[in-house]
Amino acid sequence: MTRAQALRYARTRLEKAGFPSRQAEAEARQLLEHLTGEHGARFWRGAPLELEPGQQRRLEAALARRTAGEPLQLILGTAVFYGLELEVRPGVLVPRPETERLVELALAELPEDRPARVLDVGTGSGAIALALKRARPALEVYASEVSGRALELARANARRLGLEVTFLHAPLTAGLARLDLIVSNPPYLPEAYCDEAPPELAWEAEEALYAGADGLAVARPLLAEADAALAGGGGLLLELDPANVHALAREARRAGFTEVAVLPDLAQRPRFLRARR
Ligand SMILES: C[S@@+](CC[C@H](N)C(=O)[O-])C[C@H]1O[C@@H](n2cnc3c(N)ncnc32)[C@H](O)[C@@H]1O
Repeated sequence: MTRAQALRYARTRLEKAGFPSRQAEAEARQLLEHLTGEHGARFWRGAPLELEPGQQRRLEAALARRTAGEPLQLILGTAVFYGLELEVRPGVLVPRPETERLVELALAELPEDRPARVLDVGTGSGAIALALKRARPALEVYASEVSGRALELARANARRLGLEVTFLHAPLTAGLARLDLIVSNPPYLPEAYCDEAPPELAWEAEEALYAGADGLAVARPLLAEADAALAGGGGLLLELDPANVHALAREARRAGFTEVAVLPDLAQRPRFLRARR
């Protein structure tokens, strides 16, 4: 099979499995570039132009995984987040594009004229912490996580990218104090969603997604700890579910946080909670 035939074959397999044409074309290309290790124009010039038998077998296996609903990033082993290429592994949340907005909001909160201390709670692959450190090297960045598997991956990503973040195997604020900003994309889905979740979520660890009956079983204790962990005037930024973000905003106001606001995601759904101590 030539590379051109392989591309047509992969695209058709994905289309038949229900992927829209443009997505099928883009993903077929990404899979083939990944298998051959050659990208863009080099893919078409690469010799031999025939796929090797081993590459064809690997293409079949990758297509079987993708048409069964496995996220493309887990098949490729990498995801791009805020311009960083991160390794991803099964059992650790694949960073989502909507969380890039959380990074932008965090950067807008952080002072540029002095070093600041920031904590990413539930760092997963390290996505948010590493994006912040890359964008502002002077930041003192901490990241907490309860999953050993996630922490191992986050540390590997930091090493590969040469970024210095202090990772803590501990829950929530890990006993830190005098923080200028706490940022977090915690597990926030109400448990009832589990039954109607889109198929790609089946590949994610449940403890990275679900948080009790109202989805606030991690965010609520984090709000309580944030009071002691933040410096005066420090900020809290959370990504939440449109179904529970307003409820936590009310709790934040009652707990004495100021400037409490609910901000939309790119699809204009209420998604982020911003508050100040
Ligand atoms: C939705 S994932 C977010 C991962 C990553 N921050 C991202 O945005 O891609 C939530 C993460 O929080 C971790 N987690 C769950 N409960 C936690 C807790 N009490 N303290 C710290 N991390 C927690 C999970 O293991 C998971 O990695």
